[in-house]
Amino acid sequence: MNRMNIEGKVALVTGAGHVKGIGYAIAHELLRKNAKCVALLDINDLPGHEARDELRKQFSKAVILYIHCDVSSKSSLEGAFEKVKSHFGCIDIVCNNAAVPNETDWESTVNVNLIGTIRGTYLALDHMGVSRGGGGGVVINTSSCLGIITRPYSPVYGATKHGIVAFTRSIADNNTFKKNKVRVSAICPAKMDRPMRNVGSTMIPDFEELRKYADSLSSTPKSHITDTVVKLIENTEYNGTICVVLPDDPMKIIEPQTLTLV
Ligand SMILES: NC(=O)C1=CN([C@@H]2O[C@H](COP(=O)(O)OP(=O)(O)OC[C@H]3O[C@@H](n4cnc5c(N)ncnc54)[C@H](O)[C@@H]3O)[C@@H](O)[C@H]2O)C=CC1
Ligand SMILES: CCCCC/C=C\C=C\C(=O)C/C=C\C/C=C\CCCC(=O)O
Repeated sequence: MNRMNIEGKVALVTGAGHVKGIGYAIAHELLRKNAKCVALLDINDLPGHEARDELRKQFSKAVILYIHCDVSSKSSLEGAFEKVKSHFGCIDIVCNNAAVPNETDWESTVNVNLIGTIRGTYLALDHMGVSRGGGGGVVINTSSCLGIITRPYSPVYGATKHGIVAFTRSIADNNTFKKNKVRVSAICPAKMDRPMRNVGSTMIPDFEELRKYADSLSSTPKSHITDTVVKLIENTEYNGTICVVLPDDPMKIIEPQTLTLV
């Protein structure tokens, strides 16, 4: 197997501004694998600064930045990529992880989850693509098991997560990405040991029903997610790979649907 070494690499992780979140866990794991520089992007600055300070305490040799960034804003996301590039000189790994589960203000859910991930992936190509002076790299997009199956409680959230899976598969197959030596894959976590932030009835009308359903499910440990992310980054054979992360199976690869078009 050809390997990409995480040691010495520069990474950018969106939605990483909370010590209990998945983005933070990914950033932590990249630092544990000796990434040289990690930028945490988020809109919530106070917990974001706490997350940065906690990582600085644990990984004193690495350079760790917190950057205020709204992934649903073109200028904000472009500015954050520029900042990381000018500060660290290059970008090698991009994790598009920020999301909201808001079925009430559903347009914001599309803007953050789907448009933010698509823009983050294209910006990764601009900054890492070999035809654009970059050194190649890897993009990991966070979808969800709701990007594979559907449930009635979360139609827009689920649509954005299905969109991330479709976009990730298609773009990985695209010659622009292949020629630029940028790989892109997605993780689809099942229910985690901790719900997303601020999730509740103001965001999800059928929240009590969802809660009952969620309570009936086992939780997936965060270490499953970080192990899978590391494998997708390190093993260069993974491209366009969609992995569901389940409590009893951390890396269940989902093959695309087949349908012969005539
Ligand atoms: N917690 C769970 O059960 C599961 C979560 N996921 C996915 O994992 C990812 C991380 O979720 P969690 O860590 O669990 O939740 P979280 O709510 O702690 O993390 C999301 C982060 O994104 C940030 N964010 C929200 N809007 C933003 C914006 N416009 N720009 C920049 N940052 C923004 C939030 O401030 C937060 O820090 C999300 O993509 C989520 O959809 C997938 C499956 C299960
Ligand atoms: C609007 C969508 C559901 C939002 C619930 C919060 C986080 C869920 C993130 C997912 O990606 C969904 C994962 C599994 C679906 C099953 C149950 C939802 C878990 C709800 C909870 O833990 O509070």
